[in-house]
Amino acid sequence: MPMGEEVPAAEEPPVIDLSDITKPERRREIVRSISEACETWGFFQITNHGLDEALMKRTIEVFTEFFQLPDEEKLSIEAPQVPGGHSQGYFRPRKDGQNATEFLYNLYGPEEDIDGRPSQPPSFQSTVEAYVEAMDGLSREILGLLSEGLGLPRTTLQLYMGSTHGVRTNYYQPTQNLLENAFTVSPHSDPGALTLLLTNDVSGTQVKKDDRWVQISPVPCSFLVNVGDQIEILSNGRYMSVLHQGVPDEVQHRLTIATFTHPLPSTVVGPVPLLLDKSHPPLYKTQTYSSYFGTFLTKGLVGRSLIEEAKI
Ligand SMILES: O=C(O)CCC(=O)C(=O)O
Ligand SMILES: [Fe+2]
Repeated sequence: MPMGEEVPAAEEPPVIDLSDITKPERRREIVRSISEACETWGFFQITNHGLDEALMKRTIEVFTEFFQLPDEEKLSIEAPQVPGGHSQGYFRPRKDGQNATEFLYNLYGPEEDIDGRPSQPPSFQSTVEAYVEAMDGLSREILGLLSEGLGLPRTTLQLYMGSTHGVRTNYYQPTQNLLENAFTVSPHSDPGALTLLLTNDVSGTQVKKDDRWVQISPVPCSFLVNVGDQIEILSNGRYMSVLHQGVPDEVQHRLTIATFTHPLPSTVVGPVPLLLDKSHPPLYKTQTYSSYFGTFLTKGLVGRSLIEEAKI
C-alpha cells in the first residue's frame, strides 16, 4: 500500500488464530493482536484454541435439548426471585423489555452445588461440568495473554480470579417482527473480568463501535472473547469493557453460552499497581468484587452504568 494511504477500518472485531502459541515469536504476535483488539474493540474471536470440538458440540446439544423441553420441566428449576434477579436456575422470557430471552444461569466450580441445574437431558450435568473445566483452562490461558499484552508477568491477572465460573445460556426463538428491545439481551457491559461466548453459529451478537451496532459473524469452532468491567479496571482503562447486546435471528433459533470468569467476592480489585506511576494515576476506584457486584445485583444489566460509577 502506498505511504500515506489510509488503512480501512476493520468492519468487525478480529479473528485471532492461536495455533503454534508455544513458539515464542508466534506468541508475541498473538499477544500484540489481542492487545490491540482489547484496546479498540474489547472483543475478538479465537480459533485453534485447543478446546475439544466434540465437547463444544455436545455442550451446544445438551443446552439446546434443555430449552426444547416442555415449559413445566424448565420451570421446575425456575430461579428464585431475588433483588436484581441474578439467582441460579431457569429464567422465563420477560415481556418488559430487559432480557426478554429465556436463559439459564448457574455457577460451576469446585465448591458449587448442583441446586438449580438441569437434570434433563440425562447427559447434561456431566457434559457441562467437563465443558466448564476445560473453559477454566482456556480462560487462564487468555488471561495470561492479556497480562503479557499489558507488559505484566503472565500470571498477574489470573491471581485476581476465582475458580468458579458463571455460565449464562441464552435461547432466542426466531422472530420476524423484532420490536425494539423485545426478545433481546439488552445493551450492557459484562460485570466480571472475561467472557468466552460459544454460539450455535447463528449471528446476533452486536457490539457498539463509534456509536454504531456492529453485528459479529461467528466463525465455526471459535469463541468470541470479550473484556469485562474488572479487566477494564485492572488495566486502568487500557482494555475496554464494551457495550454489547444479543438479538434473535429471523429464521433460526440462536443459542449462546457465556462463560464468565470473575474474582472471588472478597478479592480487592483496582488498577494493577505495576501499571501506575506519577504520569499514570489510577482512573478507577479500588473495591472488593462483592461491593462492585452488589450494585450489579440491584440494578441489573443497564448499559455501562456500573463501570462509569467506578471511575474516579
Ligand atoms: O447472546 C449474545 O449474543 C450475547 C449474550 C451476552 O452478552 C451475555 O449473556 O452476557
Ligand atoms: Fe454480555
